Amino acid sequence: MASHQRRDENGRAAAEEEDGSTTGSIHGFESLHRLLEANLKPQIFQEVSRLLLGLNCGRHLERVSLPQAATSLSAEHDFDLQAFCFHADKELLRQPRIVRVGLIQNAIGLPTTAHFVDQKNAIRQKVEPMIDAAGASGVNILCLQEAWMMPFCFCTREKKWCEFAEPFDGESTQFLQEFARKYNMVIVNSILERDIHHGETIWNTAVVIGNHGNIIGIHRKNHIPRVGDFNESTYYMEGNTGHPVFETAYGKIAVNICYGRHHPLNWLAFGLNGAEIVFNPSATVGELSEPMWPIEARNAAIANSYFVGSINRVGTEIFPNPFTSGDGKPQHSDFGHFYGSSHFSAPDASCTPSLSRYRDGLMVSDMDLNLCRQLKDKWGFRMTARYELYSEMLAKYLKPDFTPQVIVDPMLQKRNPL
Ligand SMILES: NC(=O)NCCC(=O)O
Repeated sequence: MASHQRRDENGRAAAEEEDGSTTGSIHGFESLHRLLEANLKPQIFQEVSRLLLGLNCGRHLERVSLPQAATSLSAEHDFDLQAFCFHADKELLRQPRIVRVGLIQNAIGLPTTAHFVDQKNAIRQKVEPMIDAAGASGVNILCLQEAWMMPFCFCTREKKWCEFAEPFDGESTQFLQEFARKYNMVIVNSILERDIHHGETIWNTAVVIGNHGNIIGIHRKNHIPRVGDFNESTYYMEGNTGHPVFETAYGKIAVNICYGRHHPLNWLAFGLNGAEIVFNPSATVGELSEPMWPIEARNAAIANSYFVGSINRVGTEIFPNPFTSGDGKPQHSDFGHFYGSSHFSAPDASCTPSLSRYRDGLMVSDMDLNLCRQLKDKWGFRMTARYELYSEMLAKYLKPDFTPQVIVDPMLQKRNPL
């Protein structure tokens, strides 16, 4: 597990293990963007960036410089810090609605064998300077990664990890409420929730804390993975909170927790309820989902005319007892590498580069929320959506006597189905 950072003059950085191999880097680089930047001629890199990241209002996304208080924290605590700005066109009748939004990704702080209290404290200690950097940068809305206060133990199926579940207004919410008050910041707290009023039922929940430190509301994860080692249904139930949008001091936000990002209707429902920014706090590993990661969020942002903030944890978490997941793989003790790569996507198909693939990080972005309506007016996806067609289709599909609408070529020699 021991690793240390190495950087050369090109910003090339690698988490170098004792044996000289790297963990989570892309040939020694923190992200694909940094690899391309260091290896392509500037002109070619510009063009590649245009194709990979799109353009915002016809221009490359601008980097924004942050106050020294934030950059010093990032140097002192060794977390990746990046900041960008999404513009919208000037309007004659509306003022710009610019909000500054932050995403935090982090590795756990201690091995999973440490006492649970020490594990929680160690994570809090890592995250605190990143929240302070967000505060120093004037971030208005901040979102942390899925179940940030615990190791992602759901691979193990061992019930002892349920001890990490906490009431929606429990320890981690109280911890973040202080920061919300201090920095006048809305904070999305993604936790494993223990519902003490309903028989200790466990949920995977996002608590939305208002900028006065108040709890605005909660949302519980709708879709639970049953893929690979993500044995999460052993621990918590399918959410019962629908698709709430939280109207905050800084805009209308929603939270589509992790695996929910594979479900376009989940994204749609948050959009229909009027979300302007949807956060996707996640925990996912390279082998399983990395090719999907930059596509799904970006597609959701485009299709629903809102901003998306995608967050993934970093590092490899090794558990004391090996486990299997019924997929024929030999027993193992970890999920694989959580690849970080947190980033923002915008309704105009532009997106930021990603944070590091292996280091903690804070991604900051200014966004003019006017862009949401401008894209609705430009592309008309909402107006042309023909929801009535799909509502009829879904109503039919849900009936037990549903048969798929398939018109068979009469020339086909149909064999009996198996
Ligand atoms: N936490 C979670 O839902 N992970 C599932 C894996 C994935 O969606 O990539």
